[in-house]
Amino acid sequence: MSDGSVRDVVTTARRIVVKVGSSSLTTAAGGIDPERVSALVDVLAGARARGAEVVLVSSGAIAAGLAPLGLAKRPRGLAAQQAAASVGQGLLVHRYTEELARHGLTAGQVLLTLDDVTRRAHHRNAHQTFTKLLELGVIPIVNENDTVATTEIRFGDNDRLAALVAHLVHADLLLLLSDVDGLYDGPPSRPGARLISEVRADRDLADVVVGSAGQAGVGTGGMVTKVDAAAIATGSGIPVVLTSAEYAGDALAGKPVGTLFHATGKRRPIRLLWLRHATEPKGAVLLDAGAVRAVVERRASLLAAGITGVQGEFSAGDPVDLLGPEGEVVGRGLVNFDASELPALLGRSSKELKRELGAAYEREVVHRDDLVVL
Ligand SMILES: Nc1ncnc2c1ncn2[C@@H]1O[C@H](COP(=O)(O)OP(=O)(O)O)[C@@H](O)[C@H]1O
Ligand SMILES: N[C@@H](CCC(=O)OP(=O)(O)O)C(=O)O
Repeated sequence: MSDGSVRDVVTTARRIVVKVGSSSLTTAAGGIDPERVSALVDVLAGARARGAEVVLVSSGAIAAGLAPLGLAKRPRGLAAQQAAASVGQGLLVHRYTEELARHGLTAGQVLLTLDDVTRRAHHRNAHQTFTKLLELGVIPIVNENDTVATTEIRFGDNDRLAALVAHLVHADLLLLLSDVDGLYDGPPSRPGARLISEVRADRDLADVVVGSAGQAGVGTGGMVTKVDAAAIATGSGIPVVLTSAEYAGDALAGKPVGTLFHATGKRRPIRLLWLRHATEPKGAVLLDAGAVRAVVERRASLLAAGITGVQGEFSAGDPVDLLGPEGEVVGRGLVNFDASELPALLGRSSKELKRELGAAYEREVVHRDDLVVL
């Protein structure tokens, strides 16, 4: 610890989401390390004893399922990963249940899919579930529902899931625990890599080399998804501490360990957070200068009249990039038409489209509520 100061944003947090990665829960030989789970649970119980509510997002289902299935390492194929998660998730939650019981605490399992946190009706439902669990004094143990998630509807990493859960439960703090004690200015295996203790704005990350997963081979996203998760949470008003599971106790005591990402924005719709930080565009639409002004300055919906071209093979509902006249990305939105429908509509007014093709074609190409300016 460089100084004796305490982080107030941590010590005053009433509701905390903690995310722990597979690499912090497994032994070198593979499988869940009961001692690590036990040590983590002690820290969570300590936070609870101080009056904080805690939600744990825990990875490790796939890692826990490897040994019982006789697998030496994380399988590549989706079906095998789903099978390993199916076997491992029960074992993992069993461990947490036993460990929490030592402290007189109760675990509740919550398995989420992408839709549960990004679609409005599902989102309300998930919010209600968490609220009830916390009211009952339960510690929710969250993971992605790996056994039913397909590549298209998968988060794939629990870092961003944890950020969305933090938003969903209106958390005051997100603690990301990994096998590395914070964000470094480059991969920590690189000689001379330096720990970054605070991140206040994007510019603090300008020179940081953010790499993929570490040595252990069980983690998925590496630092990239952690930095993304921090951006999702902080951009929505939730500060983030990133450190190793070993320092979890110090981190929750407010000691200046790891990296603190300060909150930068205020709460915003979860769908838009997802759109901005976690979608892969399926294509693009090209805007004329007037449409760029309308979308960027007036925050208006994008109409067919201002579109000059279409790229890619997207379907209605997919995320697409909005490109300005020079090909620069000005925004991203959920498109209301298939790529194949659009060419016939381009440059034409909504009135004209309604008259010729019917009322269904009067709709915006991207509605302002489904659009983020980048
Ligand atoms: N700039 C960086 N700072 C810190 N760690 C980094 C950086 N770039 C890459 N990494 C790697 O990211 C790894 C953590 O990611 P991962 O293995 O996915 O963890 P987890 O299982 O906790 O989610 C670290 O072990 C580290 O090797
Ligand atoms: N849902 C998967 C974990 C995915 C994941 O994000 O893993 P990690 O990078 O270790 O946090 C599992 O439980 O195995």
